[in-house]
Amino acid sequence: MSQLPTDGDTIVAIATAPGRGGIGIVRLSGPLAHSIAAKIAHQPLQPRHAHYCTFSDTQGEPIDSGIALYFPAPHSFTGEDVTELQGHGGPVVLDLLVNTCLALGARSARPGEFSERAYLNDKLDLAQAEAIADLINSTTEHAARNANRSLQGAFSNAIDDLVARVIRLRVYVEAAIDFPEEEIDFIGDGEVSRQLQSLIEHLEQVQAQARQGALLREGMKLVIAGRPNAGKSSLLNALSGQETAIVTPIEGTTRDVLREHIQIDGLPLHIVDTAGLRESPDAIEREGIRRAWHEIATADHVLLVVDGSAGFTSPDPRDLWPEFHAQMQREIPVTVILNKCDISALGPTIEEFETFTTVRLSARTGDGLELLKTHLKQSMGYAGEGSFSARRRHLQSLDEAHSALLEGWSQLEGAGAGELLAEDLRACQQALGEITGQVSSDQLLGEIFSSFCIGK
Ligand SMILES: Nc1nc2c(c(=O)[nH]1)N(C=O)[C@@H](CNc1ccc(C(=O)N[C@@H](CCC(=O)O)C(=O)O)cc1)CN2
Ligand SMILES: Nc1nc2c(ncn2[C@@H]2O[C@H](COP(=O)(O)OP(=O)(O)OP(=O)(O)O)[C@@H](O)[C@H]2O)c(=O)[nH]1
Ligand SMILES: [K+]
Repeated sequence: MSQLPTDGDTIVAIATAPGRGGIGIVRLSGPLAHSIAAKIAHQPLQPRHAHYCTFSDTQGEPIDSGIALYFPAPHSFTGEDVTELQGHGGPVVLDLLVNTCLALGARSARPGEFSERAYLNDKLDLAQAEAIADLINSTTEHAARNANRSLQGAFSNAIDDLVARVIRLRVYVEAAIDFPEEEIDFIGDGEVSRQLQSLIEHLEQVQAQARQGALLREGMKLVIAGRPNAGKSSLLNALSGQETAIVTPIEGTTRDVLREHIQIDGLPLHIVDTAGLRESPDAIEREGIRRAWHEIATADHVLLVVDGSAGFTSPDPRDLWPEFHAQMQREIPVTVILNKCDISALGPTIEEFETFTTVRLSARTGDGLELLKTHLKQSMGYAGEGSFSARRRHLQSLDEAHSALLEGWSQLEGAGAGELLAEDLRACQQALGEITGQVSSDQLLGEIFSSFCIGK
């Protein structure tokens, strides 16, 4: 559902990754795509036919030999005339090809402009276009599979289905408002209420799937914090299975922030090891501690590591460090790690409290590490693969749509206010429309497509 026309330019870019490769592809889209490629290839191109030919520059000098392809509009990736020059994948050769295209009337494509055109020409909706970028950028197999499902339309179909249900309900409610003298009391008979309730449930299912998709796409930031020598670096190493961080009995070993990306059964985690929190006379260490607090404040989940062998009694992080709580601007899920259980009398255990969980383990021997991993998967709501990829932007729109329905529900239940419900349903439809781009602004499109790589 595009509202914005493209500018009519013919765009060109290298479609393959920068650097050297076996094959490199230069792609053109727009009205001159065929004539430019035909000049370079010295022959008119048959639709969807692989022509093996010599590519030459504007002087007729050979540049490369390769395959030329022509996808006439509208049956192409962008919906416009598209041609491809598939040559040898050297950066110099590909630049020569691009420069020849520019000399023949094309202009350089902006990042994401091919996908943007595909969207503007109704080849893809916005969520599908975003899924292309997510597919290219995915770092785990699960994330890639989810992105592909979104590209195939799984997420968009779920949204379109919700929109269709909202529209049906709107029609019903608005008819009831416009024809109050009708025999049947549409709103009073409970039908609207039933439909609204089922719509809310349906939306909540899509929300749960989308959250899962966003989690797999972005991963969670897990910050390891605690007093010096509690075993934070040892825990990072145990979780990552690598000797990333330096472990010594000397307090204040870790002075800077260390980062590691790991997966727990496909759940991507960005783990951050921080300097031990204490008063320090050392300026470098103090700076490390300042950075540690910054990391903690921006975490999705904090592992608060304490030396569980040292006669530790109260597991409440607020008793441990009033400053920990004082620094928190918002509620962040905290797991207290009672480390060094190998030298305490107690074996690995997990205990749930109202506001946090404790896991007793040994970072040194790895005992209890599985308990922690299972707990992290659970508390992050990770249920395996999921059904499609989603972004924070989509979650926000789904939240808005959800709030609008809840608002409408209370209007209906409270005052039987059909007019206000109708207004909330309209807001819900608007929020859902932003996901697939049925409703979109230039600014939103700019933000989305400019983050793509060039040539996509
Ligand atoms: N060489 C090459 N490989 C590529 C792409 C490309 O542009 N070029 N792609 C670029 O992202 C991806 C494939 N995506 C594509 C999506 C649609 C069409 C296309 O021609 N669609 C027409 C015809 C469909 C059909 O024949 O069934 C259409 O939608 O009308 C081509 C590629 C990955 N591989
Ligand atoms: N017995 C035992 N010792 C451990 C365990 N985990 C860490 N240690 C020891 O505790 C000491 C401190 O470990 P680190 O991992 O460097 O602790 P840290 O919290 O990162 O320390 P700082 O960098 O100083 O903040 C080292 O001597 C480790 O070998 C454990 O599970 N069991
Ligand atoms: K240490």
